Amino acid sequence: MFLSVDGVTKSFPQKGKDAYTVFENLQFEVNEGEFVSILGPSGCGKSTLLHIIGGLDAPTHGHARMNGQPITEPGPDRGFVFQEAALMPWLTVLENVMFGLKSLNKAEARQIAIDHLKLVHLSRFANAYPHELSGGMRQRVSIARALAIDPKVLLMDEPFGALDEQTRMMMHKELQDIWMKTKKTILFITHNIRESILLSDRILLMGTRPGRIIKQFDVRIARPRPANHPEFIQLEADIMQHLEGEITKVMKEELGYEYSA
Ligand SMILES: Nc1ncnc2c1ncn2[C@@H]1O[C@H](COP(=O)(O)OP(=O)(O)OP(=O)(O)O)[C@@H](O)[C@H]1O
Repeated sequence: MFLSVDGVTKSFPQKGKDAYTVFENLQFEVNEGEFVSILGPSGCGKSTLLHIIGGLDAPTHGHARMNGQPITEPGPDRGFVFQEAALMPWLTVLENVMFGLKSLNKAEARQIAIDHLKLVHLSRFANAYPHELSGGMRQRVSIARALAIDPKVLLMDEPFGALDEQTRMMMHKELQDIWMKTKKTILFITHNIRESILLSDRILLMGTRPGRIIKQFDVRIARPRPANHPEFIQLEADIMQHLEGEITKVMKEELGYEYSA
């Protein structure tokens, strides 16, 4: 067992009301080297779950575990990539990647950062500042920064959600190459069905109100995966069918009597 989520429930207290339970009794495992996506409608608790695994938030019940040990705080065994690259604007690209390597001597940290900039094809921009880069390039820097600390697992929270369609497609290819080269375990949050099929070995589909895993899909299509592959199209339709019910539930709750399907 590498990474596991073991009976995890998360509730948030609400003023004057019962606590709001985002998800209940989540149970799943991620194997070493696996690329797993968590796919689900808005508000089902994907980010909250990733924060618990990252040690940024605590579960109400249950535990997330790395190699059997409960996760209680952030640690260098887990690297994060968020939707916004969150680079430090006053540091160069190289300095941003070196930032998490302060425990090493400078020459060593520099070499590791350069190697990771090469991995994301940005070594030419080592001395540039974040504002000189495109959105896709900034996200590549944040992937390099997360990988440079050599985490056991990379936690990615809708990392391409803010990018335009062309850049997003480029990033899919880039991430696939990185995953094949590094064989890192990746847990990837998305609400994009196509993205999850393109990238993952396995997709965990989350439902909502309260959040739970409603189905798992193994993706056995050989990589790189053409979106017009018959199995791809079939899987997309299957996932959509399962997701539709969940989306309807959210719409009914949010729009109330104004909702008509
Ligand atoms: N700190 C908090 N306090 C209270 N409620 C919270 C808190 N954090 C999240 N929530 C609620 O928990 C639910 C799940 O939020 P979360 O951001 O994890 O969902 P998500 O599936 O990642 O959504 P999206 O796809 O829109 O990013 C939401 O209803 C949100 O309002």
